[in-house]
Amino acid sequence: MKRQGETDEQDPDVEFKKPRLDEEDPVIKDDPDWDDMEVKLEYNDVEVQNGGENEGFSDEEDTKDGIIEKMEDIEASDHQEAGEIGAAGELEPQTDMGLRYKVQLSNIYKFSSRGDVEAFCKKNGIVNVKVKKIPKVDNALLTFMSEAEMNVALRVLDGKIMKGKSVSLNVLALNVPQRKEKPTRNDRSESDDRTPSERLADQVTPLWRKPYEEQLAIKSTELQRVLGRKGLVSELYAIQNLREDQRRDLAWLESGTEYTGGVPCPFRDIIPSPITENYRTKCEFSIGRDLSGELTVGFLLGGFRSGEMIVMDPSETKHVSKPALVFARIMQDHVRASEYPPYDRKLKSGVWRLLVSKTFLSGENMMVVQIDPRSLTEEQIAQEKIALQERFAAGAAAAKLNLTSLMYQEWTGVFDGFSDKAPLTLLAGEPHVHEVLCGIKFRVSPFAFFQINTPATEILYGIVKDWCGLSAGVRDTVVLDLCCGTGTIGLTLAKLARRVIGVEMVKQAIADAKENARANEIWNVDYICGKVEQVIPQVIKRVTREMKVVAVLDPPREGVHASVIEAIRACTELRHIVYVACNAAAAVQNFVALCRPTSNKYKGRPFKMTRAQPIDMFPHSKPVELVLEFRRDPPASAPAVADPTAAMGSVASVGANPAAPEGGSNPLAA
Ligand SMILES: C[S@@+](CC[C@H](N)C(=O)[O-])C[C@H]1O[C@@H](n2cnc3c(N)ncnc32)[C@H](O)[C@@H]1O
Repeated sequence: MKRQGETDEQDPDVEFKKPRLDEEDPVIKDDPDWDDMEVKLEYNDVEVQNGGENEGFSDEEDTKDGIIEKMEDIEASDHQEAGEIGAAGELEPQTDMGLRYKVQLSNIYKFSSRGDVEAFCKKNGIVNVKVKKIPKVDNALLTFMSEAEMNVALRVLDGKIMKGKSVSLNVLALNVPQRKEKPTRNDRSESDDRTPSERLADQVTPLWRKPYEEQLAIKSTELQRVLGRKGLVSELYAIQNLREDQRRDLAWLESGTEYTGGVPCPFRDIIPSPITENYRTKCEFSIGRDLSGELTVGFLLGGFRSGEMIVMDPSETKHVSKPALVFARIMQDHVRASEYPPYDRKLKSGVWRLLVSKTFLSGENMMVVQIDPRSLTEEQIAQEKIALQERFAAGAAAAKLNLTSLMYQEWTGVFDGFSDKAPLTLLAGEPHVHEVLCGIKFRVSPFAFFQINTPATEILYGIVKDWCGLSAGVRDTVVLDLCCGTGTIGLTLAKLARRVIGVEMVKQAIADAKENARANEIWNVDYICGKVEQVIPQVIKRVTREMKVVAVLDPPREGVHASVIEAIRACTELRHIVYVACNAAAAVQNFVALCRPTSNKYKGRPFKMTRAQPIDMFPHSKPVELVLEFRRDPPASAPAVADPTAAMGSVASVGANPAAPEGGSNPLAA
């Protein structure tokens, strides 16, 4: 089934026939259902959702009414990239200096409580929100601390089903000051002597004023806080009513005294990004007017108490790639020459909305122009498409850049970013671009997630490979690439693994992953389109117990839903996880859920965190990638296994072994 906006021409959903299904491979049980798994899982998905528990949303009505989130309804953009520059130029959810953003959530069941609305938001990954709900009315007021958080909610929640009703969102107020008398940092005042470029830089790259070494130290200290005594450790100790044996399961936390910053496992020095300037491979540029009223393609300068919408030239920012700056300028020339106005986010009128750029070190570049077509005739739109083609082709040629793909999107929704809810039309070139990572060429679709700093990603994947315990010539490990996106992590590991099984809920990304496997002639991989929490028990059943299994979990920045961790905990055969977190603070509840003592909800033995490695992917900005390794003992009754890394020895030996070798396949064997 195609998702909205997919046509054969735009995105040929290449059917990947595994050229060599390893029928004799003992890793994967010879199961005729395996090839049909994608189809079966979609069917199962329906069954699970109708009959199963809906964690985080206590009311039973969703399931009674048969409310089903079909796979094709799941937004690609549910996986907001870490540090993504949205249309507003935001880099991460951060409070916008005392400002508030208010949104009305409409068409909800009028007897819903505030708790119901909060649970609905939480279930969809929206946690930093204040909810007001008046009894017996069919709407609620959502207040966000930052525009970035509001934008994510607009994108994720709009049209979702709550208690049998499709909710809608409407922005009520932007930039509302928390206290009227308190001026914001960006208000035009005598006291703010920053240049406009500095204001923008403070917003999109808040660490830019500090030397890079200092930025790294700040990030490292913050991660130690998140994992250490004021974060993960204290959250685990705070769990109430534990039995004596459960308390013993937390004994490894004591080793926090032996490692850096109170982190209860080896915490390595942060690895700097190999490039610190112009590194971003993806940007979303707004279109509007700058402080002098000039039409500009750049980043929205937030934080004006008056609610002004100012778009700033991005050319002095440190992180935007040079090709992206050139293409933004080409778009700006087009808009300045156009007779049509830019889109006004407050009035919700006008034409030019957004330019999305994907610019890769491979030299391939994709541009998506987003417009609001409502004020244009069919004929005017047709003319504009031709004019855009000509403008971009000439501009790219003059700058000696490849314009691999030029796309066009008509969007009338409330969300002021790049939405995958409207189709794309190919104006010129190919429907995909490619990037080379660790020697493998990856196809990237417009909506698919791809890491935004290629050289730093290669370092990250090297760590993941080492920590998975993979080494040349052995090939005894099955890698579960959970939240695999376009398959990048698993495919870079495949030649060292017995088999790679990728799980991802976005269909277009799975199509990319399959095509990436085929194009790179990597055959020991399988891809399953589904939610990890629903797929994982079936996947595990197909992996024989005698083999080593490692799961790489690389979720969106807020981590995975609690049900994913529940499912992982319940799979007793899975005892080794390499978790890639792009926002450890936001994902800390996942770490707590992995490590907390066994409970009715979290079955199976708890994991222990065994090492931590930060890598900077976002110079000048606050996010940082963190690779964490988790391991656990086999269940008491489990038979001996062939996997030497799974035999963890005593609980105490995990945390209490500061001499554990780093980088080897078994840090616990020493
Ligand atoms: C940070 S991206 C990582 C993608 C990939 N590992 C990479 O490095 O390019 C997170 C991915 O998780 C997917 N995702 C989020 N929640 C999921 C779930 N419950 N089940 C399956 N995939 C999920 C998103 O669609 C997204 O592609």
